[in-house]
Amino acid sequence: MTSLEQLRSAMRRAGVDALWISDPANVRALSGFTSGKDGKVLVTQSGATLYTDARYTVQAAGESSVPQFIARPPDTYAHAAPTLGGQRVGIEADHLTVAVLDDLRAAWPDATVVPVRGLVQGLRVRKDARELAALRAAQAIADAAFAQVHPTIRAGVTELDVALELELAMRRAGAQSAFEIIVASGPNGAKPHGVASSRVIGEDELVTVDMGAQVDGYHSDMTRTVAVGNPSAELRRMYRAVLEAEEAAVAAVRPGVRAADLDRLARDLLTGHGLGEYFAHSLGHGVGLDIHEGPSLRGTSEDVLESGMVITIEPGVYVPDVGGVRIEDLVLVTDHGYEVLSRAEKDHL
Ligand SMILES: CSCC[C@H](N)C(=O)N[C@@H](C)C(=O)N[C@@H](C)C(=O)O
Repeated sequence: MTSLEQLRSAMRRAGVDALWISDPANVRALSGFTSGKDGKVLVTQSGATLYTDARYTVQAAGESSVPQFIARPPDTYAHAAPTLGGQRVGIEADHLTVAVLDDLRAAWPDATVVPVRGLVQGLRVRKDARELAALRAAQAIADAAFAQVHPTIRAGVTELDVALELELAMRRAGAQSAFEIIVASGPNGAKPHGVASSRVIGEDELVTVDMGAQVDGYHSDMTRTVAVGNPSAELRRMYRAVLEAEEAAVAAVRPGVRAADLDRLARDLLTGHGLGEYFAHSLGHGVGLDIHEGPSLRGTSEDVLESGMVITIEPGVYVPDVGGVRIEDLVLVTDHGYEVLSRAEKDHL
């Protein structure tokens, strides 16, 4: 659980006395309440309250590490108002609508409500032992599901067949899918987020499978590109280039490395193979209660890797009308380097 004391220090640095937390993952991180989308947390310098409604009275009492107040807006806001008089109250700019901001300002006329960014997210980037256990468990379930389904990825089955079998295997192992499984075959591989369709996988194609499991709210994330039959020389060349970029970037992971430099390393390698223009996204991202969280491994990122971060390394190339390749590992930044958490085999073309 993210420490309230650490958050209060971050709040003071940001110049706010209180923080109204509406990002579902942050609500969960701070309170332990697993239905974060239907909860809010108010943190002041002396206390914290979980606000949720009567559907969750029993659940919240069982899960929350902070006191609960059961109500819906505007009663929620009215309950908080006396505590907030004369205070600067931060709201999470990335997770609050303009309409709710208006409502809060109207409900708290004696407070100054100011947008802030990333205060709780900043505390979530390094994972503790409990979080790491959940992430490892999620990845192990995804690895096992992939190992089971990999042999069934062949010409004649649909992308949806593959996605369904993967989801079933993860569900049977006690996990939910972390996101809508991506199975992109043949020319569909040119769509980085081509979710599984009714397309029938053909002979001599590449199939990109991007999947993850969710355990105790923590996500895993892994991509493998699978060869069916004997893909063309062009597809093999793309595959080998992406694998080279992926392995080089993973090998460079250690504390102190700038995330932007890792992105550059992978991008330069792909550019050397004439494929840089087809690498259509960032090298990776942090993973935890959100599938995409800090640190960001994009070229413009200011983030620097620290031990305890869990990140993806996932270069890809996407060539319209031809197809695509993405290879993604889930990687823990350790004190002196890295540990690859995703164990599923990679095809060697
Ligand atoms: C719909 S969640 C899919 C997760 C997937 N493994 C993934 O992270 N794909 C990346 C290509 C991605 O979306 N990267 C983001 C961070 C980006 O580059 O903006």
